[in-house]
Amino acid sequence: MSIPDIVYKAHGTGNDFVVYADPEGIYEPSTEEVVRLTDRHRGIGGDGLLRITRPQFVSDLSEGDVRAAQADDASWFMDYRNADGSLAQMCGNGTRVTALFIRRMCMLTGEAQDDKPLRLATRAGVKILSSLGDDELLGQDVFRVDMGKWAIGPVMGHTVSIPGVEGSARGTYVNMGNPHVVCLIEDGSASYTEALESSQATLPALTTLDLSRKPVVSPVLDEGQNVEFVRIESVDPLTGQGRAFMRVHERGVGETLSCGTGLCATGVTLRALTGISHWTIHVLGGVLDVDVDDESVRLTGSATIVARIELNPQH
Ligand SMILES: N[C@@H](CCC[C@H](N)C(=O)O)C(=O)O
Repeated sequence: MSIPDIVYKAHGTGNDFVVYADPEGIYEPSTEEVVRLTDRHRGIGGDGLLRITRPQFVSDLSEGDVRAAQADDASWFMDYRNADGSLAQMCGNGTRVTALFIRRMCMLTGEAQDDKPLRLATRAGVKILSSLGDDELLGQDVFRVDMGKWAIGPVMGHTVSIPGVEGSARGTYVNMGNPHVVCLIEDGSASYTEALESSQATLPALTTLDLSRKPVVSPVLDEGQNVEFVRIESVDPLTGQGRAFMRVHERGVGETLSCGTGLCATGVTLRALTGISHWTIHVLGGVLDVDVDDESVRLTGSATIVARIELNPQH
C-alpha cells in the first residue's frame, strides 16, 4: 500500500477529493489505489485524489519541470489524479483545497507561515493562491487562484452530442492546462440570440440534461476532454458582470458537482461570445466567481476539509 494511514476527505464546491500529505515523497499512489479509495461504495469516495507533495517527488515531472517550479518559489506540488486513476494536468477546485490543506497542516506542525500568496506547482505550471477568508455569497475559506494563461480554439469549432440524448450543440475548445469543450445551450438573458443561434443547440434544457453518459465530441480530441454545458442567466452591461449556470461531464470521472478549470473555460468562452469578463457561475455544488482578461483567468471559491480518516490496514 503506497498510501499513508491517515488521509482526508475534502471538497471545493462539491468537487470532492481524497487528500493526503506526502512531504517526504514516499506515497505515490498506483492507479488501482486511486480507483479503490475514490470508489463511492467500497472506498472513501471522491471525484479524484490529491497527493500534496514536493515537486522533486513527482515521478512524471522532468528535471527541467522540477527546476522551473523550484526557481518559481513553489515548494509544494498538487499531484492530482481523476477517480479512474488517470493523471490530469490541472484541477482548479483542487488548488483551493490544497491551499487550505497546506495552511491547516502548517498550523498543526507549527511550520512558519506568512501571509504571502501560496505559489503552488502543478503539472500545468505554478498557480498563485490568495486567501480571502469567508464570504457571504461564496462561502467559507474562500481562495482566489490565478490560473494563468488560457488558450481558445475556433469558437463553436466542435459538435457535441450525448449517447441516448436527442440533439447536439456546437462547442468551443479551451485549454486551461487541461482540455475543455464548452457548449452554450440556453440564453436566459435573451441578449445573445446570435451566439445561441450559432451554437445550434438542440439538446434538452440544462436542468433536465442527462449527463450520465460521456459526451461525444467531433472532431475528436486525442487527449479526451471535459465538457461544459452552459446557460447565460443574466448580464449587466453597465457593471460588465454576468451570471451563468453550468453543468459538467469530467474526463476520467463523469458528471461532477463543480469543475474549477471548467468554470474558467466557461468564463473564457462566454467572454469570447459576449465581451463580458466577470462572471458569477452557479454549478450544482455551489457558486464561484470567474474573472477573465487577456493574460489570465482568476477563479474564486470556497474550500472545505470534511474529515480526517484512519485507513484500515486491511483495506
Ligand atoms: N475537477 C477539476 C478538473 C479535474 C481534471 C479533469 N477531470 C481532467 O481530466 O482534465 C477542476 O476543478 O478543475
